[in-house]
Amino acid sequence: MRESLQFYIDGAWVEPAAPKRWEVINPATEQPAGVIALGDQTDVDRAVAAAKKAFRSFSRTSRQERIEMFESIIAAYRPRRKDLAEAITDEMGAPAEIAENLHALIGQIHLKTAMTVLKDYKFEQQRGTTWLMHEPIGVCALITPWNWPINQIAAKVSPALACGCTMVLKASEYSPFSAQIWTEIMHAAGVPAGVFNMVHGDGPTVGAALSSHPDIDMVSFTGSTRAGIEVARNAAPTIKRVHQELGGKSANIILADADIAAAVTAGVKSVAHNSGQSCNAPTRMLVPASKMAEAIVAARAAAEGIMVGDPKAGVEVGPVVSKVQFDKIQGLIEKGMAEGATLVAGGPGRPDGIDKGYFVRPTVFADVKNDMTIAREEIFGPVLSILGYADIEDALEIANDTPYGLAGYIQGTDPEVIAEVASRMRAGQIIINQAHPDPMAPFGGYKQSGNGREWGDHAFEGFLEVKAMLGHPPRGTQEAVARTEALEPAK
Ligand SMILES: NC(=O)c1ccc[n+]([C@@H]2O[C@H](COP(=O)([O-])OP(=O)(O)OC[C@H]3O[C@@H](n4cnc5c(N)ncnc54)[C@H](O)[C@@H]3O)[C@@H](O)[C@H]2O)c1
Repeated sequence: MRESLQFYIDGAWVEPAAPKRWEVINPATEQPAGVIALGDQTDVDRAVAAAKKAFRSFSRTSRQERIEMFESIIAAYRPRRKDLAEAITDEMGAPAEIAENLHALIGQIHLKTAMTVLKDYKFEQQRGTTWLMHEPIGVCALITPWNWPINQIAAKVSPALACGCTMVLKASEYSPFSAQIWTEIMHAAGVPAGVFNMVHGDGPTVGAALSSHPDIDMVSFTGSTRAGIEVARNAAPTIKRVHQELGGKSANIILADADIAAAVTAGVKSVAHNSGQSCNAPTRMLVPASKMAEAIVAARAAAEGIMVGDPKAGVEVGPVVSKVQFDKIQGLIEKGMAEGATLVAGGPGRPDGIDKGYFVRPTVFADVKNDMTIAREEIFGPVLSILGYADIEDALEIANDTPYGLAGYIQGTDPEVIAEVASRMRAGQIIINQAHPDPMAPFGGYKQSGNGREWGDHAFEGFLEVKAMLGHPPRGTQEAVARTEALEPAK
């Protein structure tokens, strides 16, 4: 049994103010994975006070000091990758190999990316007689979900530290053990006391206390649209900056000139990956109506070929995170059948031969209409909807007919057509022909998928305020002016 019964505040592990506990269930076994303490307002006040105090000095550290801090964090992170992976498998069910080589690896990539960006980031800029300074925004609340637990923690903590902010992390109560190890890494790396703090808790208590706290300057939230709205509401009276990474229902347009079977197979696997628990999963596959029959054959073969099972037994897909998610997904699969979509693979219940754990059958529906529930709601399970389109105008109409706008996918061969389609999809990231992830590419949504961007240099913008100084640069900045001008390209 894992235990995480203390919080990390002001550089030390401390007891919670009140004895409140939460049992974390291993979704593959339905048995307890461990127990954590749940915090309350008093714990939040204490953590925020520590972060506020530390901000005074940390916000004034030099670029070089912060680069050295990143070097220490990365050195402390590497030997803990396996521990992180094991915790992630126990708490949210990711297959062991994926937990280590994707989930845990991505954390290291975000750290390295932030350090690389930090080396050359222009925090200061002279424009005419005005001097612009990009300063750390202040004390940040970082609220993260369970689906890519370390990715989301790293994608927030790394740029926040690089920009000179201090912070309080509240990870999901469903994935607290990876957050505990992350915190141990911060401590081992010697991150100064109060700069990084961690309090476990649930959304309505600790999440709400952070979102409404008068001494928090900015909230970076990743999670459901429902909770994202709550966070923004709670933050409004104190005019906090709120950065939201929310849900998605991304379209995957398979153009007529694509290799249909290959594109469909890749699309099915992509939706099932991480048990369908990725906000940017390509869950609405759009195929030319004339190719629907061909797509169905390929999709059925791909879905039925996916190995689902014990995440420690070399499978491709493990369980979904919790009974609540399992039941929600089952309900949506039933709904798809009731609303008249064609069930091509999978369906309700667990995969054959599995009688416990929150395992879902990789499910594909074809002949889906865009007004059906399964095409509109984020299912967050391995469930794909295939929709037919008449022509490219129709495909774009369907793709953009969603309240979300996180990602869009295109498969095809004609670069002109791809460019046209990509420019007309209303989404923050367009992935063409299964391009590899790019840690420098901004990640974030249009419309109800959120605001702001994470990853790479764009992530810094969320953690900075801009100050304009009009007139000659004040004393002490002259050297910085010369340095910045030296970096400008020759005119
Ligand atoms: N756009 C993205 O980058 C992205 C990435 C991953 C997940 N997601 C979304 O996250 C959702 C799944 O994650 P989840 O179920 O953990 O989401 P969730 O919204 O239930 O929880 C996310 C986090 O918010 C906290 N929380 C819940 N209610 C809160 C409240 N009222 N105030 C403050 N905090 C609160 C939770 O404790 C958790 O830490 C999906 O909808 C998915 O699309 C989005």
